[in-house]
Amino acid sequence: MDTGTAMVRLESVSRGFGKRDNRVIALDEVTLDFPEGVFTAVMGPSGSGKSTMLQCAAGIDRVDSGEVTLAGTRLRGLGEAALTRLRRQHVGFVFQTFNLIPSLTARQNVALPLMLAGKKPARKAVDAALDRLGLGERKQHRPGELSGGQQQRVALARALLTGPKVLFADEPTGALDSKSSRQVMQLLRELVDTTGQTIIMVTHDPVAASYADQIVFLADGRPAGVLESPTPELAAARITKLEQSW
Ligand SMILES: Nc1ncnc2c1ncn2[C@@H]1O[C@H](COP(=O)(O)OP(=O)(O)OP(=O)(O)O)[C@@H](O)[C@H]1O
Repeated sequence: MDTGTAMVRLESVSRGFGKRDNRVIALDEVTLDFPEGVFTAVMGPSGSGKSTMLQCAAGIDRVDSGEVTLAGTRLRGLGEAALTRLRRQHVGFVFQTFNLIPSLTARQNVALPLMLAGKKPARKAVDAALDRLGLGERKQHRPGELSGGQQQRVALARALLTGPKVLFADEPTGALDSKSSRQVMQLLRELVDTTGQTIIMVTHDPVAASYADQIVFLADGRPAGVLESPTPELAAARITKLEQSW
């Protein structure tokens, strides 16, 4: 994609798990740029290293070798405290499982990460985040009283509260029906179009991936091509081909 700066850069990143005979190389000298203001989907066969790549890029997992640069900061050599600070400042993360606290209201769930960081978020900011995601009427509801799509939108509001430079999403529509999926993807698309949010999203779903500006494919722990301006059909065709050759 022809844009300026990389918001996230992986240079020759390798990450393996297990020892000797059981050793699995999840990422094998991966070099990738994720440009600022661009919505990138990451697709690939099961076990191709997508989640590992996302976690390394977000500074959640450490790499064995190579370099990750996140929002201009090299992660190598940062201690745990500095890494946590960097993540809090610059990274939002949403998962397939919404990871909301069942006993807390939507408002309390959104405010929680900042409270845990020792800050008291302004009620106005929390409400604005929920309003923006169409949850204005649901602020006092607990997760059990919300649909899957609404719960994922609460998780999104929580991830976006601090205005992160990058939003990472690992299968954000994996647990949603197609209508809720579409709503969540439309919200992500709008976020990129209206605020220039950088998004990196792992997905198995060609329809979800088609909301992105580009799809980066992984196979066997290595980059396997990029598809610009994807359609669901083109995405599905590429992934089928990768799965067959894998
Ligand atoms: N914590 C871990 N311990 C051992 N092996 C791991 C660990 N995390 C990942 N792996 C292995 O690394 C490889 C890549 O896993 P990863 O979860 O990144 O793939 P993925 O493309 O996200 O897969 P999926 O689409 O099935 O979620 C797999 O072979 C996996 O079994």
